[in-house]
Amino acid sequence: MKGIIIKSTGSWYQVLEAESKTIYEARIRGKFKLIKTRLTNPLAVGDEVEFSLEQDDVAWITKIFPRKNYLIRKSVNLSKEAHIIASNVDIACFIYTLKFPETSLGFLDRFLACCEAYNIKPLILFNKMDTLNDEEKEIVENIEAMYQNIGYDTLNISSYTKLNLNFLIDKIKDKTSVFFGHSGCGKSTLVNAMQPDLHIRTGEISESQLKGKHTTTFAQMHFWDFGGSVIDTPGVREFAMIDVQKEEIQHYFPEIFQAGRSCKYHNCMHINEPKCAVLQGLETGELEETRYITYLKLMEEAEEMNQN
Ligand SMILES: Nc1nc2c(ncn2[C@@H]2O[C@H](COP(=O)(O)OP(=O)(O)OP(=O)(O)O)[C@@H](O)[C@H]2O)c(=O)[nH]1
Ligand SMILES: [Zn+2]
Repeated sequence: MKGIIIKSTGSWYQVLEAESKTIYEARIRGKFKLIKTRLTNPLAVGDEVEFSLEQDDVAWITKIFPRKNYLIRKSVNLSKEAHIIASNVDIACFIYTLKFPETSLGFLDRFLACCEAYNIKPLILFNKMDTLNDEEKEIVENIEAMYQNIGYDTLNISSYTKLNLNFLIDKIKDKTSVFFGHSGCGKSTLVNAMQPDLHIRTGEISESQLKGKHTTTFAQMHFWDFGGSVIDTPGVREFAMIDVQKEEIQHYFPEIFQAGRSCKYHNCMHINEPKCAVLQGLETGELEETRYITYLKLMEEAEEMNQN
C-alpha cells in the first residue's frame, strides 16, 4: 500500500493511506538512505512511502519514494548530522515581523537560500501589520520591495485584522505548506485565524512533549477545510544545506548570481577578486549587504562540511 507520513515522533510514524484516507500507526523496516549525509531522522513528514499491514493493524514501512524536495535543519546536538524538517512541500511560508519579535534578515535569507537549493517555492509574509505606525510601515514596505525585486512572492498580513488572509488562503489552498519564523512571530495565531479548529501544536503540548524522549523530532501534517495541508514543525532556529559545494552557493542568491555574470573572472566567488561586479554592486547599494553576509556564511559552512 502507498501512503504519506503525516506524523513523526522519531520511532513511530503515522501514515495516511492514499485511497481510503485511513491513518495507520507505522514503524520502519529496513534502512532508508536517499542522501549521503547522515540524518537524525530517516523519514520525515511529507514522505511518500510503501507499507504493509500486519497484526494489530500496525503498518510496516518498507520503502520510501524519491523526495520532490525537503528542508533541512542542523541537528541540535551533533553538527555532522542533519535533520529533515519536512519533505514534498509545495510552498514554504516565512513569517517576518519588524518587532515583537524583531526578525533577523539573516534568518530569512538563509531560509530563502535553502528553498532555492532544495527547489521549494517560498512565500514571505510580513505579519502583525496592525501594530505598525506609518514610519514602521514604510520600513516594512522597503524590505518587501527589496525581496520583490529579487523575485520573491510576498504578502502583508495581520491575523488580528485578517488583512489579506483571503489572498494567503488562495496561495496555499490545495497545496502542502509549511510555516516558519522566530518564536512569537504569530505562527499559531495565523493558523487559527485561517481555521480555528485545526488543532495545531500549542505551548501546552510542547511542554508535555518535553517529558517524552523524542522531543526534537515531533512534526505533524494537518489538513485545511479549504483544501491542502500544513506541516507543523518544532521551532527551527537554523536552516542548513548539506552535500553542497562552496561554488554552488551563489546559485541560491538569485540577484548575486545575476550580478556575478558581469564579473571579470567567470569563476569569481565575489570575495576579493578584482573587477568583481558583486562587490561593485554592494558598493553602489544595488545589492543588499545583509544578503551578501549570509552568502559568505553559507560558503564558509559548505567548506567546513566538506573538510569534515
Ligand atoms: N498585534 C498582533 N499580534 C499578533 C498577531 N499575530 C499574533 N500576535 C500575537 O503575538 C504573540 C505570539 O503569537 P503566537 O501565535 O503564539 O506565535 P508563534 O509564532 O506561534 O510562537 P511560538 O509558539 O513560540 O512559535 C501572541 O501574543 C499573539 O496574540 C497579529 O497579527 N497582530
Ligand atoms: Zn565576482
